[in-house]
Amino acid sequence: MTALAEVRIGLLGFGTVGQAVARLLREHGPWIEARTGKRLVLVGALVRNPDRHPDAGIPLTTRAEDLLDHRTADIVVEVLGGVEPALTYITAAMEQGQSVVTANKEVLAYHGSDLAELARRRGVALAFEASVAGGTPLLDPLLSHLALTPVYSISAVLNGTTNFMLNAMEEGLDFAQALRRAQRLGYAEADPGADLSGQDAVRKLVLLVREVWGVDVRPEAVPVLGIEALSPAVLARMRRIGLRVRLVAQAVLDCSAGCVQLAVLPRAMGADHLFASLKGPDNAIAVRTATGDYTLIGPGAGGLATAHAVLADLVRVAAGYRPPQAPADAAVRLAPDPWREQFWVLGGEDAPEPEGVPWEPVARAWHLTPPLTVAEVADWLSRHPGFAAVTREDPEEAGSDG
Ligand SMILES: NC(=O)C1=CN([C@@H]2O[C@H](COP(=O)(O)OP(=O)(O)OC[C@H]3O[C@@H](n4cnc5c(N)ncnc54)[C@H](OP(=O)(O)O)[C@@H]3O)[C@@H](O)[C@H]2O)C=CC1
Ligand SMILES: N[C@@H](CC=O)C(=O)O
Repeated sequence: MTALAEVRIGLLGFGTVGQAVARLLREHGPWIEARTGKRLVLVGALVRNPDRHPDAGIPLTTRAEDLLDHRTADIVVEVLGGVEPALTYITAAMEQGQSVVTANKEVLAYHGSDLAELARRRGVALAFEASVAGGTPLLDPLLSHLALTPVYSISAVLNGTTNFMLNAMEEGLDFAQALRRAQRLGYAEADPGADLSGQDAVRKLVLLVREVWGVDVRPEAVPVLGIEALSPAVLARMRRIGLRVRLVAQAVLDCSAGCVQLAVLPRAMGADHLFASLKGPDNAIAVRTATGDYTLIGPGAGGLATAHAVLADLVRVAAGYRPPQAPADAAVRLAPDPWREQFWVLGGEDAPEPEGVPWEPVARAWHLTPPLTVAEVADWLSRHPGFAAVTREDPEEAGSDG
């Protein structure tokens, strides 16, 4: 009988995702060993406060150096969140020869290029399947397979919390209740403002764009409108004319100009649109390539689903896998002109006409703007509480509720 190869893993973080990684290995260890020939052993986890985890079942430490040591752990899993100290720890691990698996899109959005370069120089792996779309196997099929021919556009729902909340608000929960439930289920970021404002989706989009086209974009450069202004009343008005709202991240390549346009916006779409049918915290990505259109769909948040993506990276990295490098010489750049679109501006059931708005009224309390930048719309919304702005996913099908 072949001896199992033992792989020692140091967990940085023992929250929603860290605990779920431990649970997967505890409950499915024999299955994983039988399929992979690897015994994945958790040697310990870094936390701030060990007293909060009396039943951890693995050694806990508050000293990162206990795990950032290749004599202790072969692979480090970073599931702390945030930029620091995650950046320092990932860097230290790779500097002294440990491979890293992370779910942290924030640190990757800001420092992904430098970290990938460090991994390449040190001959270790930096794997991050769980950082985009949680448990959905998205990066591997996109980067190892679909992006082997030119990618022309990406349209995606990349945040589980907001998708869950939009569904929950349609089912009768108010905004605060829907958010609390998403937090309780482990979908939201430690600071849920990043989910609601669209920043979390921006970070994931920035990551995708770097990996697919080699363009390094600062998250601040991406036009974004979140879901903060959406209420059950606004969503109910949409539903009455057969529309649902999703927070959609888009990257569109303008081949003739060599530019890519990016935006994250709430978009209204017919109930038969694939994104409209996404349940709970599900995510989806639609990719247009030189060989056709492809769609991937699956759970975008949640401990176990995300831990599954971490596990997939662990098994591959333990077998010597190195994720594909982003293209080195970007042939495309970020479009210099800001994204402009027509927006629908609308209030809830009893919202008055928005005063002093020169835009064309579409129906009672609905107004269609001329093409505007996201900054212009955000500025208008900040001065008109109670109103929301959405764009159309498929503008030619615009409806009216009289
Ligand atoms: N939750 C999800 O569905 C998904 C999350 N992610 C990403 O995974 C990462 C982890 O998320 P999640 O598990 O939800 O986060 P949690 O907030 O639930 O857990 C964070 C863990 O990290 C520990 N921690 C945080 N900061 C420090 C620090 N400075 N020193 C030591 N320990 C620290 C916390 O310790 P303590 O327990 O003592 O508080 C906690 O155990 C994030 O990057 C997130 O964006 C990605 C996809 C999906
Ligand atoms: N807060 C994130 C977690 C996964 O990335 C989300 O809701 O998508």
